[in-house]
Amino acid sequence: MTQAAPLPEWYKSAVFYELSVRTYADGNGDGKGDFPGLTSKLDYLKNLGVDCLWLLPFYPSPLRDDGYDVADYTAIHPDLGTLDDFKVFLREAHVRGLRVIGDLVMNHTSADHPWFQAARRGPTLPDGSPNEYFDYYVWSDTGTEYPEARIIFTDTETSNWTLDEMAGKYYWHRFFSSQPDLNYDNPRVQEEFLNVVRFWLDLGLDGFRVDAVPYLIEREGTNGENLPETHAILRELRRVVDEEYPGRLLLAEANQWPEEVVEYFGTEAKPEFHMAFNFPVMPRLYMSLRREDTSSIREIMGRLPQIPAFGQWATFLRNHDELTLEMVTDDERAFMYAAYALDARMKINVGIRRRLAPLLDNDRRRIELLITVLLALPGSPILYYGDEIGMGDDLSLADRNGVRTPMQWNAGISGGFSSALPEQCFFPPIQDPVYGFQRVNVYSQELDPSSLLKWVSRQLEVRRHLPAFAYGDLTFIDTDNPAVLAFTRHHDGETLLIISNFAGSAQPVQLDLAAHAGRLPVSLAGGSHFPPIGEEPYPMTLGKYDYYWLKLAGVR
Ligand SMILES: OC[C@H]1O[C@H](O[C@H]2O[C@H](CO)[C@@H](O)[C@H](O)[C@H]2O)[C@H](O)[C@@H](O)[C@@H]1O
Ligand SMILES: [Ca+2]
Repeated sequence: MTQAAPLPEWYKSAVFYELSVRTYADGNGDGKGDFPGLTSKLDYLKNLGVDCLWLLPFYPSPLRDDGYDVADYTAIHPDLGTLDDFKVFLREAHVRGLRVIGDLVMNHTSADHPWFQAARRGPTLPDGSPNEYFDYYVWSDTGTEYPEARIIFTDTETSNWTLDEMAGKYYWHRFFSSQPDLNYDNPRVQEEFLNVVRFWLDLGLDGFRVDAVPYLIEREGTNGENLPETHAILRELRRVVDEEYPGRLLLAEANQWPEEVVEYFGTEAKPEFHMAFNFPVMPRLYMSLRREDTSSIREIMGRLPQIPAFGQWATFLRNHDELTLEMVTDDERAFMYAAYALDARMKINVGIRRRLAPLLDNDRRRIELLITVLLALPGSPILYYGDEIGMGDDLSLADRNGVRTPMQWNAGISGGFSSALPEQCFFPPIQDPVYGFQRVNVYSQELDPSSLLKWVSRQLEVRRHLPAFAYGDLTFIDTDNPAVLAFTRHHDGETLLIISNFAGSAQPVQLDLAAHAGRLPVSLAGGSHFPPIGEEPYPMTLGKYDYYWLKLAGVR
């Protein structure tokens, strides 16, 4: 299988785009997105300016958790096409210079997985021989162990143990009861997963976003998160990938505080993941907007320990889950609910199930502001499909499905997602007067030079040509106005100055730029020159939700 041109640490300068094959584009008109449909949209993605696609789980699954309940790790869900369709898609993506990562769900399987169905027969088979699959899962006679482990899906589950009638024992699950956790104390489980990884990397996949990594191992007296034994298993995964598939990517989904999430990078000597999501900063971007105070962004970024040279953060505004509020204080969570989830249907588990545009009242200025900060903070940005055109959400759909509706391509039937009628689609396309596909779609935004889509594409183009965005050191600039966030990104003699007004009114600000005295700020949008920087505080005025992307040049 063709592999995209090798480039060491390509992920550091990549812009990622997260999508679900099932809801992106339907190639055969059955109302379900598929690989042929996705392949037909690769030119769109290339033109948008992204570099790597992250595909949500595309494996056979009963879909009790939208595919995060995997029933077969080395096949394609029949709704999405065939393995050959996948190979064609991957080849076509690589031909266009796009990389592709999959989603590796290694903490748990679906209860429908043949391993679990075999395990349910109990530790001993009727002929007296040991059941090798029993030890693939975590069992208990009482369901009372590990009481300190929190429940993650608080709206659905009341315990991390569920009684299996056939086995006559309780099995352990950190997520839905339909997702039994694998037993990583069993070396065979680890070996099974290394073979799953080899299967997809042999086909040319460029890596994995690895799901729910903190929970692999459980131990009495702990909360079962981030345990040393879990890290040892993940280091072995990295070792195999580095040795057998150099240049492929492992991205950790560890929804943890800075001090814990940083552990998932490992060290230079004992590397773990190349990338990890910056979960802590995400909710603070939204919080700063409503508080008109950016100090929480500075505070949390300041708490992020140094990462190894090979490492890179993954930054994001939204994804396929709820806007998680696990990494905020109780007061901050209450504030976020009051600010962003007034309708009770918007709350789910410990978070808010809304898309970017509705969260920001469909306010173009606020949407642009957060996207510019996303693109400018250290890390590789991950865009969530549909946010580039300002798609809305559907609160009538259960669970997190409201933010997983079909991509809106045009104003035609089912928004161009499928030739099937809306009611025949996997999830109904959005048709409300504000966010419906008749009003919000790719086709119309491609024709409109001032559309959100065109703006996003231009920002990605600007970013692509300035390596400081990908590799630069971060330094916050002191200001006399907490509503204004200012920082520099410095790399290889190039300094970018990013200034963002998180307030809904014009704001004056004085920036302490003495360290850059003698330099001249030049706008990245249009090249206009700002007054030279001196030793004195540098005064600026920003309109509401305004931002500047500047480059510091020498004085002419
Ligand atoms: O496979 C189970 C789940 O794993 C991921 O979950 C993450 O999302 C949760 C919120 O929905 C979050 O609270 C948790 O910390 C994460 O591990 C995956 O992204 C989910 O879609 C999936 O249900
Ligand atoms: Ca289809």
